[in-house]
Amino acid sequence: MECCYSSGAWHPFSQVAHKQTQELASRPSRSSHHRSLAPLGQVSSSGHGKTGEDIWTGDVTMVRATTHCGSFHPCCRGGDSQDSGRQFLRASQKQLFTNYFPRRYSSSLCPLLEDVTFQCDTPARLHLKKILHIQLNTAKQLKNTASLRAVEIAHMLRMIPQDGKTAVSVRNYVDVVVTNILSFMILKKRFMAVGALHAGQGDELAELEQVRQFRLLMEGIAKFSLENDYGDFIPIFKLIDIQGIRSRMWSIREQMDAFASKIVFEHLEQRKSCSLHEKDMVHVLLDQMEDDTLGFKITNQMVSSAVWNAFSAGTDTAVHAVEWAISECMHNPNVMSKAQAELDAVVGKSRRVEESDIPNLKYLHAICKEVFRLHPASPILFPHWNKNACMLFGYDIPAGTSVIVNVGAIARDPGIWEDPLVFKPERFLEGMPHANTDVQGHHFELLPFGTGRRQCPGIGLSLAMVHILTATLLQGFDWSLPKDLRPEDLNMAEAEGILSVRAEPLRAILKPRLSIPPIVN
Ligand code: HEM
Repeated sequence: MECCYSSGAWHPFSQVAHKQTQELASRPSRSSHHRSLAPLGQVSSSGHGKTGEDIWTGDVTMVRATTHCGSFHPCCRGGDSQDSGRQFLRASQKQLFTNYFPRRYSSSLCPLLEDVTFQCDTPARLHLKKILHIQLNTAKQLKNTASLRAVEIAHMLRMIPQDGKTAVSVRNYVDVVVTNILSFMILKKRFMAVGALHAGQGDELAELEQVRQFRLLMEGIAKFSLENDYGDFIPIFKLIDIQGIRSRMWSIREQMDAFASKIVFEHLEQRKSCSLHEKDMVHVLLDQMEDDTLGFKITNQMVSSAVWNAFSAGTDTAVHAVEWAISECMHNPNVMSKAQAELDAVVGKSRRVEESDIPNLKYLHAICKEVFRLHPASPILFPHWNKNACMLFGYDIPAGTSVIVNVGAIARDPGIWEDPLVFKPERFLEGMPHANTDVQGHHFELLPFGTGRRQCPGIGLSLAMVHILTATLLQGFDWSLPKDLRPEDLNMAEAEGILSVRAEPLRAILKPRLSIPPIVN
């Protein structure tokens, strides 16, 4: 698939979405007729997947009945039958979310997700989310863990080849940093050993094995979530599981349970001997299980699911944001030069950038915002359900409707953003129309972390990681492409799937640009 925005594939979609939103807004109220709502048209010109109970505005989709047939159809799976490109990918994601997440993840695959992610309106689950926030996200916690991030980044700088010849897959190195930061905050242990990418020997092996298992599980989930289960549409196939999808689901779920339970078990053992300041997030959660004053019970299963959620939601998202940021800078050399000039002016070349410098790096902030705008980790948010009936654009929305918000479309809406498909960090600088727009959920035109009570609880930690990693990599190295490729030749296409991931991992050649010696030990 071509680059989603340089090819302009997104553009028509965005316009259609905008037009449909306006059309919807201008329609008369049909309060008592929500069951006979005429569909407003699909994003794809094929028209597959329509139901009479859909409202598809491009920005927000509401699905009352999950009876889509479209996900059977290749062109709705991101295929290339008529109009390949972003429209179909997004159409397929819509199908995926409407058909699969509500059914597969919440019912058959994943009580883990059900516990925390999909039913977080019960007091116990809201409490869990609060603990996740307190443990990972508060200003105090972020300050206390700045040195942890600095240590992990130093490990990365020591390991990363910077001989000016070797093509480096940046994603792998950033992955080690992010996974270790998270695992240390959650489990007080580094998940990936130093040298994991090269060595994998001796006592490093056990940790590597655990992380390998985790990756395999994540890959398994991603793969099977794109498959079509005939049983979702033809009841008889639900009984016989002809494709073996459900048996694979159960196997994945057992492995997820085993993965998380092992961690909980290890912590139950350690807890007997660990002091207050040694406690990690799992210890805190286990303590809460014994707290009778909460008014609700936190179960073993909920602790496991909190661990699984934090790992699965927190690792890839931040890694891909950094990879996109570096890729965009390489693709747009003027952005790279401006970012490095700012780093040189604010930090200089005789020391490495630190987290205390980040508030002074306005252009770096603008780059990261622009990355979150053009490449939000999850372009279509997880489905939300409205608890109470409400009215939107004059339509009655019954309680229990799945609401799917397309933050990807909103962030490329030409009615809101000038040149929406162009990577232009300047739009967020002082004096520009979006100077005050942030990514924290206050401005609905830019919602890469969602908003409201379901907003990402890892937002503070993510921003801290993405900012310092991007700044360190831009300040520390001159970047070039292998085989003398020109910046404009860099493939900026996205892979298919529910996350916004580069289709080809970025491979680049790094040459030190600071006047201090590289970290060797
Ligand atoms: C660049 C990094 C990240 C991005 C772009 C991101 C984005 C998101 C988004 C869009 C949602 C869904 C919000 C909604 O449906 O309204 C979400 C949910 C979530 N995120 Fe993140 N996230 C990131 C990193 C993290 C980290 C580091 C953690 C924690 C360790 C985390 C934990 C979670 C959890 C647990 C949820 C589910 C919350 C719920 O259902 O109530 N995320 N994230």
